[in-house]
Amino acid sequence: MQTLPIFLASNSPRRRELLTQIGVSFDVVIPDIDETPFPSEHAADYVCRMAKEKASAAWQRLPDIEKQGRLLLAADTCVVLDDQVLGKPQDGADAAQMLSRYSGRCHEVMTAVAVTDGRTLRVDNVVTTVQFRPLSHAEIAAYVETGEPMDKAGAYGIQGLAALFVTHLEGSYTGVMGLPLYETGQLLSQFGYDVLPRTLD
Ligand SMILES: Cc1cn([C@H]2C[C@H](O)[C@@H](COP(=O)(O)OP(=O)(O)OP(=O)(O)O)O2)c(=O)[nH]c1=O
Repeated sequence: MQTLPIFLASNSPRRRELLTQIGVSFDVVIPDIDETPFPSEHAADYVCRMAKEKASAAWQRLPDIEKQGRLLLAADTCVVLDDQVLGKPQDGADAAQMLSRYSGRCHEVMTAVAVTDGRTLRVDNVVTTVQFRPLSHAEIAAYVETGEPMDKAGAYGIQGLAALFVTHLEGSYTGVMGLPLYETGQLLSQFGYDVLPRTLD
């Protein structure tokens, strides 16, 4: 029996590519939520709340007839540095400022994934530590000039040119890209959606 496509509540091309990588078919539904953090909200609470709100808002937009037997997945990514949440840069200067703060040190990338079937909503937050080598002003300026940082949380793309900056990573590479695939597979499985068939040995 063919499993129905899931709904992906995301505008992110990376999340679409990553879901495609594991062979999960999906229909896109775009949620509209307020992404402002609460005053002094902890980063982990923030990304989990964002993923859950994206999932709930997108689920509410769907007509009842289309929800039958379907799952919906949403995610949210942020960078955490010195207890501060860094989202997408506002402009090139903001991107350069964020990148200069990563130079020669570690930061964390958090991606929360939420899955719902309309009755239950489960969320998993995947935290990855990323070490950058020291970056010169000229390199940062040249990287910002490429435009790569602009639509990405934390102002870089590990799957792009920023691969040249990362000396070490502990956690989930796909989580840094915006959708941790191992944990996504586990969450889907908890709802009875097995990406690969599981038979008893
Ligand atoms: C750190 C990092 C982030 N990113 C991207 C992934 C996400 O698209 C984005 C995180 O921002 P989000 O606000 O989590 O997601 P989004 O606005 O792009 O998409 P949507 O809310 O519709 O799902 O940053 C990378 O592509 N590579 C990286 O190395």
